[in-house]
Amino acid sequence: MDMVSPLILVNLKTYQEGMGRNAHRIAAAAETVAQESGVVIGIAPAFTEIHPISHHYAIPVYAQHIDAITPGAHTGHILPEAVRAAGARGTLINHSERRLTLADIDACVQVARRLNLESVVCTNNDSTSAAAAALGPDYVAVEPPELIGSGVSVSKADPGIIERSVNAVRSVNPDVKVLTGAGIQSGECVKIAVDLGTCGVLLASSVVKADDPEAVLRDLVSML
Ligand SMILES: O=C[C@H](O)COP(=O)(O)O
Repeated sequence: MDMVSPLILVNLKTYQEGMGRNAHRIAAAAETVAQESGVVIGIAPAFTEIHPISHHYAIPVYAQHIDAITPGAHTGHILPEAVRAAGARGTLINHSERRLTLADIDACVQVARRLNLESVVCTNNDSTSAAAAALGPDYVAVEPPELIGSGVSVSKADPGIIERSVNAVRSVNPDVKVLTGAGIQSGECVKIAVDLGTCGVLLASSVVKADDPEAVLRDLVSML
């Protein structure tokens, strides 16, 4: 593994199992496993949970999206300054379930940089990973959309997309770290991803929908 610490980033999406008390249960599990293992485990809860989660737990909290707006007359948007003030360490940008234009992604990366928010730009293949890397985010997270929420792991079903994305990102901007996601569910999936050159994984359903999220998280970090 590289010098960079691996990141396990758990996106709670808008799953019922990731709201309210459930979000706290997952955050507490993440904090316990992070402390035990020394692996950084982040959580991307619903916007309304960013403040309570970031103020109760030591784990890094991420927004699921930001809009590249400045304070002013906007309605129904996510103000990056507000996300930062609520305690977010970083933000997803262009998640497969919240796609943006290239110009919007660029603007979001720039505003995140200005506010000292870590930017995690999601992509769907190696070409878009290269394009995202050119914008200089902290992370590119490649996720084949057809495997998201499928229970079939990208690490096993499509390791080539991980390898190609790592190479594409390195060739464009070696400072950009790569994550991968879609169907990640075990320590073996994480190890394959890291062995292919990523700095960790972005995942959701295997933790959020688990009866015992702590046990799944413990397995996810077990081979790091
Ligand atoms: O943000 C997380 C990804 O979309 C992966 O979701 P998944 O782990 O449920 O496949």
